[in-house]
Amino acid sequence: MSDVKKGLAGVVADVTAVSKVDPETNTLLYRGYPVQELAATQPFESVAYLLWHGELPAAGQLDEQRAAERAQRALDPDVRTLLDMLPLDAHPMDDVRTAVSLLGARELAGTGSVLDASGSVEDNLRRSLTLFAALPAIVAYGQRRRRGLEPVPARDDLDYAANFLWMTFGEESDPVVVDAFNRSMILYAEHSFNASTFTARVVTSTLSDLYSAVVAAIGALKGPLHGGANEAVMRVFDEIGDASQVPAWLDTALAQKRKIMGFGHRVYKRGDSRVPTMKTALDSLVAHYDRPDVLELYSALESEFVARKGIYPNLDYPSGPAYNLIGFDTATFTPLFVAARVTGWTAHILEQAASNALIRPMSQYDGAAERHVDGYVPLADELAIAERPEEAE
Ligand SMILES: CC(=O)SCCNC(=O)CCNC(=O)[C@H](O)C(C)(C)COP(=O)(O)OP(=O)(O)OC[C@H]1O[C@@H](n2cnc3c(N)ncnc32)[C@H](O)[C@@H]1OP(=O)(O)O
Ligand SMILES: O=C([O-])CC(=O)C(=O)O
Repeated sequence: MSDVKKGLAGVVADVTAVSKVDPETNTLLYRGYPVQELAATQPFESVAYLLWHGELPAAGQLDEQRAAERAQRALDPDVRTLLDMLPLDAHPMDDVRTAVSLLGARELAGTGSVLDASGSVEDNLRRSLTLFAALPAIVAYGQRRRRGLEPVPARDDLDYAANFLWMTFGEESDPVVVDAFNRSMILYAEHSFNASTFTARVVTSTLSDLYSAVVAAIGALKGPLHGGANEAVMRVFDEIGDASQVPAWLDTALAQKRKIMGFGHRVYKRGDSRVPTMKTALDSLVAHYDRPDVLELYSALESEFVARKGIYPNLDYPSGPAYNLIGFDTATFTPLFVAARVTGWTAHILEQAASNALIRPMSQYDGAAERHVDGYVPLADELAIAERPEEAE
């Protein structure tokens, strides 16, 4: 009898104190706090602190972290040079992955042996903050570069979310927009053992370094079954066009056995705990930009798909159109997810390193039965024999 758990579905791989996803009560707690409360009351910086340190920051602690973050916000000139070498039609997730790799190679230069790669808790907290601070400039420049624009210098008088929007658009955003964006960053920050976080933990479990773990996690997040779904949702919206087209579009998509992006979840089967909060943020953006058509399409696809399949939206469903309304290019959506999730990834990297066991599951073999090389003829010889049949006799 096979006890294979395809996709590790239902497997409890370790304990974690970072977050609790409970599909029964439809709740998500970060270090014990409901994510909805955090999204309604906190700047993203405080949530990052909470994820790393286990507690919300006292005033002095937040000031200290803010100062360190603001000091590292500027687009690094080496990173800019590297990004400028990438093709304009490279995917922005590849920009982000490449930039993080450069930051890691530079910071870890001189560590020498692989035995010194993993670093101390202090090293890794410092590296986590560096990535948290550096990513907005990288993501913002990615979008600007593709639009033929110069980078916008960071502002150190703005909170994380407001500065991120400033660096992307070169103008101060309305408080409604900043608030919706801040909420999205908090909702995206952490979600237990999702595929990208687990990837980061696997890399960390080999005693590799934090940057390598984050680069690997970015690769895992890019896929449309995971973080890439926020981009994919927008492409679906563009494909459908408007609410009246939903039934016909869905008929065709389901007949073709397409996965409908932004719906379904490995853990939540009756709806994603984060969707109502992000939907409220989307509603505020729809009102701000006066785009009721977006909501009509959103609601039409949701109600039609839920009625037909009983599969509910996940966080990427409201986030995609929300980022579109704010003005982000569709391919920039998943890099925004990276900027948020780097907090959760690094909290898990710290946790994994503090209580490590090499992650190495078993597999059940179903390949060829044992055989031996004595009858093997290399392909080139086979071709030569086929061309000279008389010699084959
Ligand atoms: C932030 C995040 O990463 S959230 C996830 C973002 N990803 C997406 O939105 C992509 C679309 N969704 C999906 O592909 C899936 O729902 C996943 C990958 C997220 C979860 O998948 P799993 O837990 O492995 O469920 P699984 O794929 O086995 O689905 C169970 C059944 O529902 C169907 N199903 C699940 N999601 C969808 C969907 N979005 N569209 C159509 N059918 C779906 C599957 O085809 C499967 O049907 P079957 O039993 O007839 O084969
Ligand atoms: O938990 C998951 O599998 C995917 C997800 O929603 C996330 O990473 O935010």
